[in-house]
Amino acid sequence: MDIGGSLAKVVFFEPNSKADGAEKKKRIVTKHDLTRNLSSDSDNSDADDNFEMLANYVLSNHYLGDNGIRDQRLEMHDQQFHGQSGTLHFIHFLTSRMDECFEFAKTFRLPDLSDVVCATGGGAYKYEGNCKEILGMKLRKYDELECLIKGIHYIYAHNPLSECYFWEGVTSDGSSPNARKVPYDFGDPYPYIVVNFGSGVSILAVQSPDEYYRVTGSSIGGGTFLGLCCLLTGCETFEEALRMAENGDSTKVDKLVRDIYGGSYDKFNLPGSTVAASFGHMMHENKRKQMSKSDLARAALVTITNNIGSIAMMTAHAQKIQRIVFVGNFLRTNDIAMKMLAHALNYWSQGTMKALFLEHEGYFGAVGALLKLSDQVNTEKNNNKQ
Ligand SMILES: Nc1ncnc2c1ncn2[C@@H]1O[C@H](COP(=O)(O)OP(=O)(O)OP(=O)(O)O)[C@@H](O)[C@H]1O
Ligand SMILES: CC(C)(CO)[C@@H](O)C(=O)NCCC(=O)O
Repeated sequence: MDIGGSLAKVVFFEPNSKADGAEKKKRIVTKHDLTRNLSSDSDNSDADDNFEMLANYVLSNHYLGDNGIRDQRLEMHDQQFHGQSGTLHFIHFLTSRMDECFEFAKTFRLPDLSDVVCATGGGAYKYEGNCKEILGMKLRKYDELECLIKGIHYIYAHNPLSECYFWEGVTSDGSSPNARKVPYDFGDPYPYIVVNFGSGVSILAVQSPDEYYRVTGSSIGGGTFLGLCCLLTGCETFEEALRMAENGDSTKVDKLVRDIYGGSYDKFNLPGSTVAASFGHMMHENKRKQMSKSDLARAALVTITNNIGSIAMMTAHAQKIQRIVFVGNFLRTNDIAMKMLAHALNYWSQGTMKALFLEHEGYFGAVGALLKLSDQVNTEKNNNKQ
């Protein structure tokens, strides 16, 4: 697991031996089946049967509970762990619902199957006590940025043809209906900058698989976008905020260079369409009357995306690194932000830089935690042999 400030991500490995068997007698398990089964004989049921039922529930549904999602499109087949071939599954849910997750695990008697849970992210520290108290399980903690880098390298190596991409044909405002995703060969990536666009933002320079450092960060990230949208528009979810932003016009909210110059500021290469002051129009009563909630959501998206794009570029210049990879769930289903980053990097670098993206955008930390666990199990096995 990777328990972040907004979202908890779970990656799990389903061995084929189980998958094949399950295929033959595959049973669709609904939430209703699950609740009924548990309420009938949870105390007497066998822990393995419980787990089987839980696994079938997870694998036969896309939406889990009322806020979990299994990202089926990201599933990776034919992966090898401990001499077994199988499938990697990717799930996320709101961190604010971690308490329900513990209750769920308790109800399903997960502690009967294992006495250790492995986690990364800030929540691995924050929830360590709950894990012990509620489940009686030990929480094994791994560093989030180490897991992030490990996860990126593993996923790229196992999905080299379609993991990494850039956007072609983008325009400055992020609408770009004709833009398309183009695969990028990230096989020889070093050095590169990775921008982890989560609730907050961490920016790392990666020199080799084991050599990386956190150069800087920003508290203005995905959490800021969602927080501001909730305040300004009354929306409740990320999906709602994005939908509003898609229908909004940020130029009703932001003051552009052309609003100040009447055109572009040529001497210093600032086109008229560049934002001069984010939310700058909102100082005027008449402009406040003309804008909508969707315009505010779009302006929040543009402000936060451009700010991180600019910090990422400055970091890349300072580190003398050309490649920048953007990951994190802020980019999830967020084509506008990706296209804006693509345009900004291309424009401000005079075409020398590309914004790169990875398909498994927010799951690398959780993948890294699984790999750390796997390494540890292998080491323990080897030590036992000696
Ligand atoms: N369903 C969702 N609910 C809430 N936020 C979402 C959702 N989908 C995408 N997001 C966006 O993704 C961000 C979280 O990204 P991510 O999961 O990479 O970070 P995190 O691990 O929660 O944060 P941090 O690393 O700072 O602790 C949110 O702040 C929000 O902008
Ligand atoms: C605190 C973390 C590392 C938690 O993932 C992340 O939210 C972050 O990098 N925030 C930005 C902190 C900063 O200002 O550097």
